[in-house]
Amino acid sequence: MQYLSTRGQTQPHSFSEAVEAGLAPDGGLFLPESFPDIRSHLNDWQSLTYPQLAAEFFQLFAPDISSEEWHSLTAQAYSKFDSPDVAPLRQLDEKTYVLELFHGPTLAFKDFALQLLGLLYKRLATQSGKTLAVLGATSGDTGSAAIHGCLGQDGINIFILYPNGRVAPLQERQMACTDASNVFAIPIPGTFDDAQALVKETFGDPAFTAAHNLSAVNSINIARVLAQCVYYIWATLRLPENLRDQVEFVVPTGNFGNVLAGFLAHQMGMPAKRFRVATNQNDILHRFFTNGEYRQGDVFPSFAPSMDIQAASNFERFLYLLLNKDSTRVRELIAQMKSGTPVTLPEPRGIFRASRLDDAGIAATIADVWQQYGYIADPHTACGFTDMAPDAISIVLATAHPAKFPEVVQQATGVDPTHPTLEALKLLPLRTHPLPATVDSIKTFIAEHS
Ligand SMILES: N[C@@H](CCOP(=O)(O)O)C(=O)O
Repeated sequence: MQYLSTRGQTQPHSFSEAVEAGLAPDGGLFLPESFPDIRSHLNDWQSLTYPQLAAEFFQLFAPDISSEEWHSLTAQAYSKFDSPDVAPLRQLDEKTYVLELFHGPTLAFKDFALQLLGLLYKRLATQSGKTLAVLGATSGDTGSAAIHGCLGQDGINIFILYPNGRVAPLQERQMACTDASNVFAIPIPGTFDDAQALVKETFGDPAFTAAHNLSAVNSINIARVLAQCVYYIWATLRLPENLRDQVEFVVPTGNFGNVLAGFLAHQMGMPAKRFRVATNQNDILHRFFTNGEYRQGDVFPSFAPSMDIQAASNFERFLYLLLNKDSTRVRELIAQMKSGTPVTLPEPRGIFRASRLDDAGIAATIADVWQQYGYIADPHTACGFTDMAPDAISIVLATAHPAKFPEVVQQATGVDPTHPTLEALKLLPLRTHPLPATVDSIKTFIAEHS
């Protein structure tokens, strides 16, 4: 299995090479050259535990790592989750389910990929004897999950950029209160999109990337997206066979990585009826899947800060597949988007639809879900509980624990959501490394701390 760049100007990479690089040298994103058909595996996979399923799945994509090693990696990666199911599927009523993805160490769905990616980085550092500089941008959840995947690991330094004042206070504490000497939480002025652009620009310097063994930890990294495919398959296998093709997966989305993972699983043969892209008021993806126009605007802070994004990285992978792997056309369209010119595509919808909630809608929906089901949704998950499909079974992905966003949840439900790991954080000192939003200052900082 080889991995190709969406921009078509990078040599094919093996799985381990693609993971190490993160972003392809031509600025594109890696995708497997073809997708395996998983339909013949589904029966056998039904009785597996979550870590076993993840190991079997990854073997299809990374034969350069042995089956035994995959089982050991996934057993370790999911050992810190506080639910025996790892990703419990809860039924709220006849047609509505919640897939809880917040039982990992940082209480967000990002742990599914980043606990595993941290171990893959450790393996890489051990085998190569190199020290890796892991670089990422976050609007809140990726940063803490990435940091907790790499915390205290020899051979890894991790640098996370985030928009100053625009992540939730507890998200910032998760990043900046670890006291680990290999962790650098870096607030910058601007938005998440600015932080993500700085990350990509840093990777644009091949000499620097090579000198510091830089790897991208965002869902730019193909290992992230593949790890997220697994929980869609897991959820599907929890349902009776006759219902599986009736499912609309409802996915709160900012950077398009989560819903893309579901789409890829479907491309591999996982049954599903549809995917709903659930956005907050930063609704570029909602507009795209409604009228076909991809037009970037300003980012406005919302109650769901992890989704405060207007330049969704993984959209490039989707474009590549939508355009039948025409990487020349992908390069043209990405350049057009970067220049601020809107892009219009015919019939983008296919198996997708979209919904949108502004802050008032998020607060009202948290209150409704609480009243209707006695269930507390965090503000990101709440974006999914609108516009429910009359013709489908909905599986809403619960992407974060409500205790990460106590103010809005408390106001909407009257319940103060807490979690012991977050309570402990409130007492610790913050250690951040503020930098100007320039690529030179980021590079200098990495060079000094690698
Ligand atoms: N929502 C994210 C933004 C980065 O997304 P990623 O999946 O590409 O890492 C966050 O919480 O940081």
